[in-house]
Amino acid sequence: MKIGGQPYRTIFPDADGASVQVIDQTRLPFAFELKRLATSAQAAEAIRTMIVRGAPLIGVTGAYGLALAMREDASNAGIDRAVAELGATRPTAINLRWALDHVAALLRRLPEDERAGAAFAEAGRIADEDVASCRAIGEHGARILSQHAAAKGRRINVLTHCNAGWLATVDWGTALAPIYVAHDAGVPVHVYVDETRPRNQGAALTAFELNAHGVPHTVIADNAGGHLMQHGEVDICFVGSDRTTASGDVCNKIGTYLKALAARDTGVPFYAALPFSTIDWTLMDGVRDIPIEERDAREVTHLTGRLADGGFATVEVVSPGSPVANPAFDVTPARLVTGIITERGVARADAEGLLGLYPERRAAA
Ligand SMILES: CSC[C@@H](O)[C@@H](O)C(=O)COP(=O)(O)O
Repeated sequence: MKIGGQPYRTIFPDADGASVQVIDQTRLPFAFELKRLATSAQAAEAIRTMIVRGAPLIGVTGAYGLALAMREDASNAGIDRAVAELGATRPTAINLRWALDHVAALLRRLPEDERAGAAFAEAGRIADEDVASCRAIGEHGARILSQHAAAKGRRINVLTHCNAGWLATVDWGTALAPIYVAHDAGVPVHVYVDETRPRNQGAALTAFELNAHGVPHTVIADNAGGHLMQHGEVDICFVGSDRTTASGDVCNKIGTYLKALAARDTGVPFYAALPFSTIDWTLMDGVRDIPIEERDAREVTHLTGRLADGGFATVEVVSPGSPVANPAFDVTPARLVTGIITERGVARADAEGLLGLYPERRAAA
């Protein structure tokens, strides 16, 4: 997508051929800065500290991290060490595990002196594939939006949670890709953006993206969605996912489940948009089996923002001494999901629906 008229991807190889550049998402929305990652330890740190975040982008960064590791130590022990270090950064998004396993399996079949080059090439291929998948998700999801807009004969209001836009992927995004495609095609779309406490990915990142692309939107406090749905202000919900089970349970940013409950109660369709690399075919019960990342209490107790003089400040907002919990994701059971939009089309949120889109998985199932 374009920033200041210039097209960017969230991650791309540096001109030196030995490192990668990423957009530093901890600096958004107030500063747009690139950061160079030259070692696998730096890639792991970028994922852990959320300089890069969003399930598909974490996966691609992991793949490049493994490529960087091959420049340091291309032995089998080097592969194992890098996979362990990168894989330990964030536990919920399956895309990271998928990308690391995929690249590591390819590397183990090659002589050591070919591994670094092959890993860089494969990370680049995965990045290109992610762009193509997200663009296809955009086309499939935009058809749903234009049908709703045509049926209503007016602007359509979409509610989204967290950031599942191009910043969470390599380009286009998942839940936001249909919005970009529909907006560019002239479908009148307006987006309600959940602020997404505690890290405010909605207020900071989704709003930044929609602003940059000129998509009409309104940022709302996380607790406002149910009220807006009750009053007919939301026509449809689109969210992304960090891991979706083979049975269609959708794990996404904390708070997604509450939006799905409100959507079901008010008859608002609720869609999850995700590429194939987000599906965990080994799991059938997301509530029981998906590991939920527990993050630092400081994300809840403190807020950082820009001051009137342009400086930045971090302030405490919780009564000192109160215990704090910070689960980063929740699981929306498949029964609350109207449909799952992938690069192959729109599936019912159940095992048969997903297998219909991915028939090659039937044998394993
Ligand atoms: C296309 S991204 C889907 C999800 O990764 C997104 O909705 C999300 O929950 C991101 O969480 P984050 O903790 O910011 O990495």
